Amino acid sequence: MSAGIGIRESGLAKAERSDVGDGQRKDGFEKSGSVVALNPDSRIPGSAGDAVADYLKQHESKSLLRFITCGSVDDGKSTLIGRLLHDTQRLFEDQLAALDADSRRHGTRNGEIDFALLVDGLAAEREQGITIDVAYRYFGTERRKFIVADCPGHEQYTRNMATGASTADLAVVLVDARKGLLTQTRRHSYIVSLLGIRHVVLAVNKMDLVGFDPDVFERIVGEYRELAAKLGIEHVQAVPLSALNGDNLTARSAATPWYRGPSVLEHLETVDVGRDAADLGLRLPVQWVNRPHQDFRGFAGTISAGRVRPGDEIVALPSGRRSRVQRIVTADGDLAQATAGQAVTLTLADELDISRGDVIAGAAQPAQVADQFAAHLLWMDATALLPGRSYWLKIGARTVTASVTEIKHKIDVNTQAQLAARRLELNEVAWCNLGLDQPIAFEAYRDNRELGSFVLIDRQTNATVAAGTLDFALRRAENIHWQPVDVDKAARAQAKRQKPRCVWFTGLSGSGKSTIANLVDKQLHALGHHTFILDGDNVRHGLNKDLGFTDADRVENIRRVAEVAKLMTDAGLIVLVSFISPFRAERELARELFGAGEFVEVFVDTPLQEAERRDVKGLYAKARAGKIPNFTGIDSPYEAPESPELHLATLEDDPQALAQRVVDFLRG
Ligand SMILES: Nc1ncnc2c1ncn2[C@@H]1O[C@H](COP(=O)(O)OS(=O)(=O)O)[C@@H](OP(=O)(O)O)[C@H]1O
Ligand SMILES: Nc1ncnc2c1ncn2[C@@H]1O[C@H](COP(=O)(O)OP(=O)(O)O)[C@@H](O)[C@H]1O
Repeated sequence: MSAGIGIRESGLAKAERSDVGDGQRKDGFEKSGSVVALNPDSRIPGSAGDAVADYLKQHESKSLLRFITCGSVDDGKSTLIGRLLHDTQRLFEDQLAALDADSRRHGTRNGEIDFALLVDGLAAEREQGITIDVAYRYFGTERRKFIVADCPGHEQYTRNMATGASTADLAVVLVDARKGLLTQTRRHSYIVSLLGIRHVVLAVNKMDLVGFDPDVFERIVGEYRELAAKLGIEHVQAVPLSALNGDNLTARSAATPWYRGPSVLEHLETVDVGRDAADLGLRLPVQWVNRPHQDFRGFAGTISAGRVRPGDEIVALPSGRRSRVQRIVTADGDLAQATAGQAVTLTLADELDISRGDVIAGAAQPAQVADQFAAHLLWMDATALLPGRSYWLKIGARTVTASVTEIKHKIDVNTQAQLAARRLELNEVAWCNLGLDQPIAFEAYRDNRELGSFVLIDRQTNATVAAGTLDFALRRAENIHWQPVDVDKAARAQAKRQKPRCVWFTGLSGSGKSTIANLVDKQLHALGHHTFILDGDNVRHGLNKDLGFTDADRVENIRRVAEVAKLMTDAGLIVLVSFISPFRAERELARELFGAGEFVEVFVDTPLQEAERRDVKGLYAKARAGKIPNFTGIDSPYEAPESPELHLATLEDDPQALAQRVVDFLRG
């Protein structure tokens, strides 16, 4: 299955085609309010899958509109959704839950993936352990099918809303006529715009409580239009509403003779949110490579933009290799042409090395390729984002390693004010620079939601910690290439007759890192080895003198030292690194810089109580007296290694014996 809903395998990266607009426009509203009979009781007996298949068949030709509702319960959101569903005979959620694999298969036939994904997408969210509370509801009228994402308005709202909004083309923003625009309205509208939704229905609700006064309505609409203009929301349809009484909800109301626009449902049925994806350059993110036997090699995926015909010249990204399309293969036979939204398998005239996660693009309008970006990020984890820490970045079917290289500013989602920040907390949004370990094919989110959005995944817990949108590529690394050198690491190591290593001592302050590293150094040196010690205290006097002891600074401290240690092993040295290095993630990052067997993690294990008793530098006493903030073990965490190469318990052996164990390990 290629795509999902919301934060599924790649969260925001899943913007499905919602092919609304094509030939679905109507000329008037005279038939408004008429609904498709979808009484669950009247279904033929059989599995839920049969019912869904029937339903989809019946509605195959109709376009689909995905939308989201924003606002709190008080604003009338539940009433609005409840009434819409009631009036259009909703498909009950418990029946959704009953859908089995069978029905999913039905659902994915004929390119109609929507219904199956409802279930599939949510299941995947659960698998990932993300607690996102978004209910997707499905309903239809004679003119159109709808999926509405209902996000409950509690404290995790930003995250929930982003999930729901990521695949939506329209947002219904509810405002209480008595209260006008609230901070919350601004926040929701900001997220709506951030996620590329261009159409808003401003539902000014509870008009009955202000006597259906057109002045109240006009004032609110005027204010909202100002906000929408600032946020770049292009289309706003304002509707005076009483969700409770149904005024202007599914049909226009006699209570607002001064209002000439459509009811909410009429607008939803007819609004054209189409960005004609078929007219753009071809984009086929490759979901899998289909190679059933020697003579067939096809690249399968759902076309996210553009169209393709046999004979078209394509370019595989990021490699940039070109070829021509030979066949467009589908389960129902070969096609003469395929367009955005269709799931196809392409075969090519040449043997190109294309793998899952690559993008096949039209040669005339290829997507860009880059490894550094300016991006918006919504942080969704209780543990803060720290620049420099490495995460998995998942975009489409591609997973790479990435880190935030710089937080430009965070954005107050209530006021849109830009604030300085060195870390990001739960639900915060920021504009950042991102660095990837390899180039990817991408598009700006505003041009292609699928190729322009990503999620970050914690490498240790596998939890999805952020969702983001790519704004543009940073060109800074474009002209920097690896300079090949003739005397390489192996040659240098051989000259020194040793295996280069990075011996990484980690432990609390005063645990004994420096003492043991120093003894190891002396012994190795005496044995004729070429060594060097990198010690936290020393490096912090020079290279890292701009860094303090916040989590963010420690991450950067370790990143730099790991890079320096790497250069030193390239020079053929045995490097002894002695830093507290309190976080597992950064020690892992350091490990990954080195080849197999080169990195030796040494846990200098001294209980806090003992380190504090020794208090070599008197720092613990100061920290306890509140004179040193963020002191490791006191008010800053230390994450002990889980499987270090060496575990030295300093209460059990003296420094000399422990140093000997390290030397033996290295020479063993
Ligand atoms: N707040 C706070 N927390 C911990 N340590 C502190 C702090 N302030 C100063 N110091 C002194 O700095 C030394 C630790 O620096 P590191 O670079 O090893 O720290 S870290 O790896 O970035 O966490 C550490 O040296 P060691 O005792 O040799 O570990 C301390 O002497
Ligand atoms: N078994 C041991 N291993 C290492 N150091 C020990 C041991 N027992 C006592 N110590 C003492 O603990 C102190 C550790 O300080 P230091 O090596 O500077 O620690 P760190 O570099 O981890 O901050 C030294 O004074 C050392 O003599």
